[in-house]
Amino acid sequence: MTAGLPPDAIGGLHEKALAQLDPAHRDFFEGGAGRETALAENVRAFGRLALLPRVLRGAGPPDTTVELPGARAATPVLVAPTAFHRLAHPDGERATARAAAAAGTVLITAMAATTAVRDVVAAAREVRADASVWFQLYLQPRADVTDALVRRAEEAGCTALVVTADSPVFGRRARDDRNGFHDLPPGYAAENMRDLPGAAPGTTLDIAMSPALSWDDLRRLRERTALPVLVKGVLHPDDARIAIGEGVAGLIVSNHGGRQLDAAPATVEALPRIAEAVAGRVPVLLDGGVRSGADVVAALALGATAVGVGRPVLWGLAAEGEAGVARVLAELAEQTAHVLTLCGARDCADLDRGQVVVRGRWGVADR
Ligand SMILES: Cc1cc2nc3c(=O)[nH]c(=O)nc-3n(C[C@H](O)[C@H](O)[C@H](O)COP(=O)(O)O)c2cc1C
Ligand SMILES: CCCCC(=O)C(=O)O
Repeated sequence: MTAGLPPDAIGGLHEKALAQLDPAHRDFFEGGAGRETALAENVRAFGRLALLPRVLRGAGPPDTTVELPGARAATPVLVAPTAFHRLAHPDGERATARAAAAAGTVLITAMAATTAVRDVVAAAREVRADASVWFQLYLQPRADVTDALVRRAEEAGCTALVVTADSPVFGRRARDDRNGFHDLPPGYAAENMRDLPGAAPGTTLDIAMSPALSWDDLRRLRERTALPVLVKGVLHPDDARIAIGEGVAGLIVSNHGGRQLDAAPATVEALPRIAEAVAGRVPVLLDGGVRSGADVVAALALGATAVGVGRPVLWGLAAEGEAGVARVLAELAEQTAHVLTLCGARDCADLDRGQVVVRGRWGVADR
């Protein structure tokens, strides 16, 4: 069930979450597209990496803060946007927001959240007045719908927008097909989608995905908001270059947790080429398969400024609500600081690509 996970705090919460969740919701949270190859590879690819520590550098305890567009985070571990938190726990996104704020990190709240963005930001700001919440957006084919969503995110106090670009169409997920899980159950709604242009008062619009969207739509968005815009779901270095030309504030290397293109590579394998293409011009973030501090540090060494975690947060939420999310974030933050110390790093940027090696392929044969 939890094969491959060590018996640590996060592993324990995973097990507890699996036991507690309704089976169809568990499959929605856990599952991926197609044969779930990308889903498994995200985790396995980290397992293939080893870290080469530097010694006697007099680094002292590491400073783990990171500067990001519209945010300063106490740890390089952010909460990736995931849909439908109220299916994991009745407190839903409010609980996640409170835990992320308490951890001093960024919550990227999903357009498909079961709590409206203004309530998510308010929950975070109750805990910490300067909490940073970013809004994840699927550009809508109707520009007036996109505009209304952006105004909501701005008015709520979000400090950046994250445009998910890896979903020209919804991924095909066998588990959801088997369970007939294609909609929220009665009593739950994608609250951000309520009362938008084209929807009858009080009703919610479906989130549309469209393969007709292009960089023109992204440019249009940028012209209509002062918020920094990050693009999520970039895997090709040429797209990273285009995105920078379009003035994005950051990139998120992601394969949507293996839920979209199953043939996509593991994100940590895509990262070095993206980092090379970006060459430090904007922050590069990564999500997919991050399960430990060593994974975080490997991603940082390969060029990421920070990482996002999706499923581990949902495990914490499903198992223990706000306290569970707090435990997951604290565990990852502590592990990250510990591994940075063991690697002799002063801070999250004090690492280089040469400190990451591929197990079994490094050593005598390579010298
Ligand atoms: C249940 C679930 C729902 C998700 N919903 C969204 C979403 O609404 N928007 C989005 O951009 N990404 C979504 N993602 C993808 C995550 O943002 C992130 O890319 C992925 O979960 C990272 O991989 P990890 O779960 O291995 O940490 C979702 C992922 C999961 C597992
Ligand atoms: C329209 C809901 C989007 C959820 C999502 O992105 C996912 O399940 O991966």
